[in-house]
Amino acid sequence: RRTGYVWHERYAWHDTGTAVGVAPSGGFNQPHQAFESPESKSRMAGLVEVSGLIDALVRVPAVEASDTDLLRVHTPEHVERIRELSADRGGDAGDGYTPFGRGSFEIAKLAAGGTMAAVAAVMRGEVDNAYALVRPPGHHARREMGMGYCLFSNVCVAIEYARAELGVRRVAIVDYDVHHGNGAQQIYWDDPDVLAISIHQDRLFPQDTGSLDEIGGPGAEGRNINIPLPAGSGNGAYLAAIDRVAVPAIRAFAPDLVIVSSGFDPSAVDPLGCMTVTSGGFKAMAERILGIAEEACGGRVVFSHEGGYSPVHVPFCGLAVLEALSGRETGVEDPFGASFDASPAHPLQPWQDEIVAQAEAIAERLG
Ligand SMILES: O=C(CCC1CCCC1)NO
Ligand SMILES: [Zn+2]
Repeated sequence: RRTGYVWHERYAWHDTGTAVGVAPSGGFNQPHQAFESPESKSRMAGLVEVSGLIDALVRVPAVEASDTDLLRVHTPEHVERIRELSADRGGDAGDGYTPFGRGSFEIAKLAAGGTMAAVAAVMRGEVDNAYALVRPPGHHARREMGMGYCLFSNVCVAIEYARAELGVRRVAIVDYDVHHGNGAQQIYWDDPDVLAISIHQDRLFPQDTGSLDEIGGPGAEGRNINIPLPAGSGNGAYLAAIDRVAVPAIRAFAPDLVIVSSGFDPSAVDPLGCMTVTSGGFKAMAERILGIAEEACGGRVVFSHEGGYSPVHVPFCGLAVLEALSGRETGVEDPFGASFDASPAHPLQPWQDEIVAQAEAIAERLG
């Protein structure tokens, strides 16, 4: 398959400053870095190149989103605030957990524009599917503010661009980042033409959204599906959520396009998530999502990079997903012993099945 690939070196130059994870340095907090640093993403780009897979991908140039593009989703106040702070010394995008530096406004527009370019390439048939390895991430950004290292909603800005310029109407979002996709949930709460599905660790972040009973606003009931899995969930639980909830829901919804918020922080070695997904698990999820996209909308699927913080594991997870999208094997072995086998690592447990079954029932009833 022809797989589009977006990466721009400037994504690595988005400055999230010195910090102690999520806290500012100073006092007893020895200066280090924010959790959302360039490393895991730059190293994924490096492995895509060194593995040789890059030669099988179609490079899609990232273009900066315009103010018009941003304003289809975000409030003028939010856009202006980021622009002004970014022209000076940076600041925080809204929730206190979203630091950014001078010039981050342009890089965040390049990230949203990277996802837009990937969507355009797929919708124009230039490629079959695409992976936008963008930074900063976007899936926590709300209309009126940034959140959780996200300045603008890359995925939602790309959806509104596709609706305005590319004849797209109905879009399904699958968010497998370990944190709840609260941004798309808020932005599309009342929109029956966007199906937003989030599989995440129950109440990890944000701590007050992502529960099963958040199913969408009036007229859009059932178009928001949360699958809040317990900590420790692995390939078995994630694949059950995909197979029993996401796939049937997308089948019933019949989108024009599928977009994936691709975060690798469910990895078993991720410093922020507490899940046990392997690179083979991410590969299997990508294969299943590709399968339902082929059935529902000609295989049109775009992955937009979100979280994932292990500098040593994210590269192998990302490569595995790109192998699934392109249909090419690189032969690169994940040193974390994660080649996916028939009996999924960390099989589904009864307490995980209980959550999947509830989401399954909600999706069936409202599908
Ligand atoms: O990967 C992320 C970032 C989550 C962090 C933001 C503040 C604490 C947890 N979101 O998907
Ligand atoms: Zn995350």
